[in-house]
Amino acid sequence: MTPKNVLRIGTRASLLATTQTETIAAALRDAHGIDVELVPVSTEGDRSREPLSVIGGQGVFVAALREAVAAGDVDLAVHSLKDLPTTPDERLNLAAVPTRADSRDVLVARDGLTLGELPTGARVGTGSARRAAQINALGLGVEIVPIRGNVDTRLGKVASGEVDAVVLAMAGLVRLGRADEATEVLDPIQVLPAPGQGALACECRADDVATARLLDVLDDPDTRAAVTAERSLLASLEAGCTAPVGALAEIAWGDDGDELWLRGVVADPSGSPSIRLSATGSPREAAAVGERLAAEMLAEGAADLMACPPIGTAQ
Ligand SMILES: NCc1[nH]cc(CCC(=O)O)c1CC(=O)O
Repeated sequence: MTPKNVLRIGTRASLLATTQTETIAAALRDAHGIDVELVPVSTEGDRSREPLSVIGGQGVFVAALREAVAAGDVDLAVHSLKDLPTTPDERLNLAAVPTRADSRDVLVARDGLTLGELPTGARVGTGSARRAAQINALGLGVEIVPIRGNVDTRLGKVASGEVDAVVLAMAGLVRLGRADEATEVLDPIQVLPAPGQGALACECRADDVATARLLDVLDDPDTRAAVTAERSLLASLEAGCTAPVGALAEIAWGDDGDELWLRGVVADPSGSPSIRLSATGSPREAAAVGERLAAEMLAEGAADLMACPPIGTAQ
């Protein structure tokens, strides 16, 4: 295959998307001394203000980008990994999963407040059933208010007083240079992030070996193992239950080499106790660890937890 003159990267047009895509573009220029150009692709998720559950769920953010890669309009796309559906797309190759940013959720509240300091009845904005259910499970008496929009819009609702706080991904704030606005980092012991949160995904066409080779230097094996376990847990749970899922895998050094520790939660928006379990295994068998944990969670009753009300399906 002939080397490309200019590598074209498809990106959503939002500030968060272009910022993270520009990071990948810079890394590719540095690593290979090639020209890289960003190509904005508009997605239904960006255009519509409807709840995500109405327009087709979280996948609406990536569908148009994936089509642009498959059609050859761009060479690759950079996605937030947590927005990628678990169903494989045979036309595409997840050629690089770069080193993950902070995977945790954060609270951004008025007056520097933490969750525990919010008064009873405080309005906490989130469009994510996973975040809503886990915060409700803490029994703080706060009111979850469904909101959506990009990070800037959501932060603006705190500044304007429309809500007392919002819950966001730390990684998004870091990428936008606004991490100092977080008033509390939520411990995964209380709020597990979305599977894949904080990680990026670089996808090229399955038959485009040249681009896959360029992307190879960006791949981080520990991040890939972690998100493989989280997404395998999610995929197995999705087959058996409809309640929102949180997951976090971490790689640590154990006595026998490195070990993958996967935590998962299936939260019930209707208020039943959530199911929270963990499993460990080799990072080389990350997918199997996720499948095993899913089977245990389903056996504990995850399948009986209720689907989320139409608050949305944002992760
Ligand atoms: N839900 C939308 C979304 N998709 C990716 C991120 C940024 C964090 C990441 O890359 O995981 C966000 C914002 C958020 O959840 O606050």
